[in-house]
Amino acid sequence: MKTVYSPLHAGHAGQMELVTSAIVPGFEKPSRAEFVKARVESEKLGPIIGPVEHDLAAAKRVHEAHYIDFLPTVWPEWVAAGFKGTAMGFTWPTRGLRGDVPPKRIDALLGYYSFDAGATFVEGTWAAIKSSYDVALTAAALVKGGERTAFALCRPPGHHAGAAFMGGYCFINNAAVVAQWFRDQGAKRVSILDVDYHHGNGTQEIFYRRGDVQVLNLHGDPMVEYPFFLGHADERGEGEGEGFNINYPMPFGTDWDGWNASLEDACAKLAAYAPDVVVVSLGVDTFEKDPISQFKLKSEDYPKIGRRIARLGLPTLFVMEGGYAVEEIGINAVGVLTGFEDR
Ligand SMILES: NCCCNCCCCCS
Ligand SMILES: [Zn+2]
Repeated sequence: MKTVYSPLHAGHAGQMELVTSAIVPGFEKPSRAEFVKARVESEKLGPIIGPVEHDLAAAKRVHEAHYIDFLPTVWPEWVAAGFKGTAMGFTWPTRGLRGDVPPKRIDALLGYYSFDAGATFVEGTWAAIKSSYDVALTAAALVKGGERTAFALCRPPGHHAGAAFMGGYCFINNAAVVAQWFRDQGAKRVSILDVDYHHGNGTQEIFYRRGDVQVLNLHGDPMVEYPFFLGHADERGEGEGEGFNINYPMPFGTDWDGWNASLEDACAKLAAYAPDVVVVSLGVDTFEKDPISQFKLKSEDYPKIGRRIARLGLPTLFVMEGGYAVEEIGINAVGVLTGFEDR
C-alpha cells in the first residue's frame, strides 16, 4: 500500500487551543504525523510518496468558495492587525445572531468561520492545510488509477470542517473533498466510514441532503462528548439524503465488543448501499490511552478494523483524522492498514 505524506504539515506547530476553562498547547501536533510515518516505515507498509499540488477547485466542490478563500488570508491579516500569538476566534455567531454579514476584523472573522476555538492558525498553518488537501487528492488518484487502497497521511485532519466552518483542528474536509472527487471522476456512489472517536460533524453537514454519498459515523455520544451539537442517532439525512446518514453514538467506556457491534452494522449498511469506493476517515482516538477520549479500544483491535473493512471487497482510501496518544497512534493507525492487507 502506498502512503502519501507531506513534510509541510510540520509548519502547523506551537498553536494554542481553548478547552474547558484553559488555553493549552494544541493536542494536534506535528509528532502525530511523524509517529505514523515512522510506523509506516518500520512496518514496511509500502512506498511513501509526496503529494501532487492541486488548485482549490476540488475544495470548492464541497466547501463554500468564500470560506476556502478566507483561509490563506488569516495569518497575513492577523499580523497586519498587529495581533500576537495564535490566531483564534473568541466570539461566535450563535442562534439569534446574524451569520450573513462577515465582520471586518480578522479575530471576528475567525469566529464567524468556526464553531469552536480548536482550529487555530500560526504562520505555517495554511501551507499545512493545503498540503494535507493535496495529500488526500494524490492518494485518491492512486485508488482511481487502479490501486485497491492507499493511505493519505493527512495533517491537519478534516472531518470536523463543514461547508463554511472550521473547528476541532480541521479546516478543509479532506475526506469530503476526495469523496466528491471520486463522484466527479465517475463514481456513482461513495461511502464515507468515519471511525474517529469524535462525530464527523463537518462531513455529515456537507452531505446531509445527498443520497450519492453515504456517511456512516461511529463516535462518542454527543450528549456528553465533543462536538456535542451533532451526531445523534435520529440524524438520518434530509430530502434525497434521507437514510444515507447513519450515526452510531456510543457511551463512555465502550470497548471492542460494543464498538465492533456498531462496525458490523455499519459494514452491513455500507455493503447494501454498494458504493464504488469507500473513504475511511481514520481516527484512532478510540484508543484506551487517548488523552482526550473515553473509549477503550486496545492496540490489538485496530488490525481487526482493517480486516473487516477489507472484507467489503471495495476500493478503499484511508484518510488520517484524529488520535492524540502520540506514541501509540502510529501502532494503531498502521495496525488498521496492515489488518486491511491481512498481514
Ligand atoms: N477537552 C477536549 C477538547 C476537544 N476539542 C476538540 C477535539 C477535536 C478532535 C478531533 S478528531
Ligand atoms: Zn477525534
